[in-house]
Amino acid sequence: MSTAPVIDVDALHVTYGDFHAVTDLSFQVERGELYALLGTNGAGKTSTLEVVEGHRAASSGTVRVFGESPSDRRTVRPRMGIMLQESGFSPDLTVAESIRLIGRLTGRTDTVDRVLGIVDLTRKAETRVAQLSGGEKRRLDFATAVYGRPELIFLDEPTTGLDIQSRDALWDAVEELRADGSTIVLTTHYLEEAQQRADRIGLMHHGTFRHQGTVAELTRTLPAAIQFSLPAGAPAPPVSAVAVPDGSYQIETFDLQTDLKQLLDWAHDHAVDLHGLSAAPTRLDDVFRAIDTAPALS
Ligand SMILES: Nc1ncnc2c1ncn2[C@@H]1O[C@H](COP(=O)(O)OP(=O)(O)OP(=O)(O)O)[C@@H](O)[C@H]1O
Repeated sequence: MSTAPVIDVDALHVTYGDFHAVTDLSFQVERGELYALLGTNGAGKTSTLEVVEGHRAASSGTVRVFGESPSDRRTVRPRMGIMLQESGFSPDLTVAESIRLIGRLTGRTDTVDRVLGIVDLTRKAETRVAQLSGGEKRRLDFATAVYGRPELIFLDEPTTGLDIQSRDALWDAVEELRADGSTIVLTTHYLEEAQQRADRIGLMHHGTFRHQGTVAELTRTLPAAIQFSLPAGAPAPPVSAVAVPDGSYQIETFDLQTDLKQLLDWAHDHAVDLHGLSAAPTRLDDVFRAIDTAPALS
């Protein structure tokens, strides 16, 4: 089996007139990976994905999908499932007709019943798209990613507007596609989903990557936090603790386990009750909030 990356982006630039939306972006997505392309609003994610999906030409740089140019739609398109934010199904078609249409447009084969079952719209098969709820429409959008078990699947904000049951069902279906060997590219503003699901994350800001790697690699760039309050009359806390305006204390640490143990030992030795003690690992949100201070990756 080939070990070539499914997606290979090298020195991609996307410009709109004088405006540089994407600047010298390079990344690869390996077969079977779930890669999350995340970033601030206007970071250039959509512009990047439009090129990778074959909807837009690169201003410069090289993009290969399955080793081919994504503009070679006859070769590449049948192997890709793309769930856009708005699939634009005709409101007059029924759900079953819309799903059949996906087969005709992509050239993949599948059965409408199987896809209806996965997206949980079997009971709505004969309902017109115009009459679907927002969440049901989103599940129909997901059918475009599922139909014919594509090798490469793009999920653009897949769970927006979905209730928790539908979200879980969508992620279960994604896990099944991954078990079949599909490669997934995810964009989302729900960072906890990316944190939970992604093998690797590319974090964009102003057209460049500021971080790329596993969740552990990204969160390792920032300290974790220990917080607690002290009862009146308690001795001064360990030196590394900083008083914050609400009267509690905070310890920022790159070695949570050691510093937490030190704090608990100190509290035990001084017979001090630590009130409201919490120890929070660094989250993707923290990395995001600090994005302005992260230099562009070369
Ligand atoms: N057709 C266009 N003409 C001019 N500027 C554009 C065009 N499309 C996008 N842009 C600009 O390029 C930048 C990147 O946009 P893009 O849609 O790629 O960002 P994004 O990361 O997907 O953002 P969001 O998270 O807000 O959807 C933005 O500043 C946007 O205003």
